[in-house]
Amino acid sequence: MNKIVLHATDLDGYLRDSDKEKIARADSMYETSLACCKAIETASTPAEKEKAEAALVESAAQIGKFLKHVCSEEPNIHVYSFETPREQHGGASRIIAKLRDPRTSHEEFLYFIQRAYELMFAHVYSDAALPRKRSIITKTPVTFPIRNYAVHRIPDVDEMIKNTVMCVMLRGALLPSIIISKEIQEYSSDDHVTPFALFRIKRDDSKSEKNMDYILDLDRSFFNLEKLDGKDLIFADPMNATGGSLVTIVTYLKKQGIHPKSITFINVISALKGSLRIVRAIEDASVHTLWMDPSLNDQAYILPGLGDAGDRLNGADTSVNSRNMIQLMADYGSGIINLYRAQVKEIEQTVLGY
Ligand SMILES: O=P(O)(O)OC[C@H]1O[C@H](OP(=O)(O)OP(=O)(O)O)[C@H](O)[C@@H]1O
Ligand SMILES: O=c1cc[nH]c(=O)[nH]1
Repeated sequence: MNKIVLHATDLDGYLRDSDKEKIARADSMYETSLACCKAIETASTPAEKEKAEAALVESAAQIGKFLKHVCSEEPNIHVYSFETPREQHGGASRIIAKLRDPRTSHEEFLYFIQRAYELMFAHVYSDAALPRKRSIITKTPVTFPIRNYAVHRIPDVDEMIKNTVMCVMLRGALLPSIIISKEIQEYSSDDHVTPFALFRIKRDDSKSEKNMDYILDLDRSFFNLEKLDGKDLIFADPMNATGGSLVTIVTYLKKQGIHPKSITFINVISALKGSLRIVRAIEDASVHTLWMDPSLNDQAYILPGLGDAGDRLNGADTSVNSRNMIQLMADYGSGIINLYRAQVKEIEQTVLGY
C-alpha cells in the first residue's frame, strides 16, 4: 500500500479570516434557501408550494449577487456565468440544471458533461486566445466542377497549450480530461495530443468535512514526475468542494521537488470554499468553473450540488468492485472511445508503460 494521506487539519491556515467571513455569509444565505426547500417539500397546497418556490428564486438571486461580488475581487477565480455576456448564461444554466437533476440518465449526464467542458474549453482557451487567429483550409466532399477547399479562421491556441500536461484526478475527472485534451488537439496547428498524468485520489466517504482524509493511491496512479516539472498542469475535475483533493496532489508533487509553471483547475461546479482554498493554497493556480455553488454539507458535498459526480459518470466504485483504468475506459463505450481515440491511446501508454 503506497498511499499519501492529507487530513482535513492539514488544510487549516490557508483561508484568510476575510475568506472565512465570506464563506460563513454564503452558508447563512444558503440556510434561507434550505428553509425554502423544506417549505417546498412540506407544502400541503399548490399555493403554499408556489410561495415557497418564489422565495427560493429570490434567495438564489441574492446568493448569485453575493458570489459574483466575492469573485469580482479574486483575479484567479473565474466563473463562466459571471464573466460571459448575459446571452450565454441561459445555455450554461440549462446544462447545470440537467446535471443536477437526479432524473438525468447516465448517457445524458455524459452528454451534458461534454457540453459543459466544451464551453469551458472555449472560456479558458479558445475565447481567451482571441484576437489571435489562424486560417485552416479544409477539403470538402464536393468535387464538381473541381475539388472544393474551404477556409476557416479559428482561435490560435498554440502558445497557450504547448507546455501543458493533462493531470487526471481519477475517477471523476477522466472523461472531462479526455474532452479538454481532445479540444486542445482539435484547435492546435499540429494535432497536439497532451501528455497525461493519472492520479488516483479519493475522499474517505465515511468521514465528515471536519475529519476528512484525502487519499492519493500511488499504486493506482500513473505519472512520470520529471515530465511534470515546469509544466502548465491542467486538472479538469467536475467538482471542487473543499479543494482538498487538488491540494493533496500538488503538495505531494512539490515535496517531490516538482515546480509546475501553472495550475489550471477546470470545474463544472466549484464551491466558494474550494475555490478560495485553491487560490490561497497553491501559487500560480487559477480556478475556472462553469458554475459556483455557495455551500457544503457536513459530509463535504456541494450544496445544492449534483451529488457524486464520479459515480454518476462511472458508476459506483465499491471496494468489492474496484475497476482498473483500462476497464474504466472500456466502460465508457465504444462510441466515445472512438471519438477520443488519440487520448485513449495516450492514456493506455501512460498506464501500461510503453
Ligand atoms: O474538493 P474536494 O473536497 O477534494 O472534492 C472533490 C473531489 O471529490 C470527487 O472525487 P471522489 O473523492 O468522490 O472520487 P471519485 O472521483 O472516484 O468519485 C471529485 O471528483 C473531486 O475529485
Ligand atoms: O458534491 C460533491 C463533492 C465532491 N465530489 C462530488 O462528486 N460531489
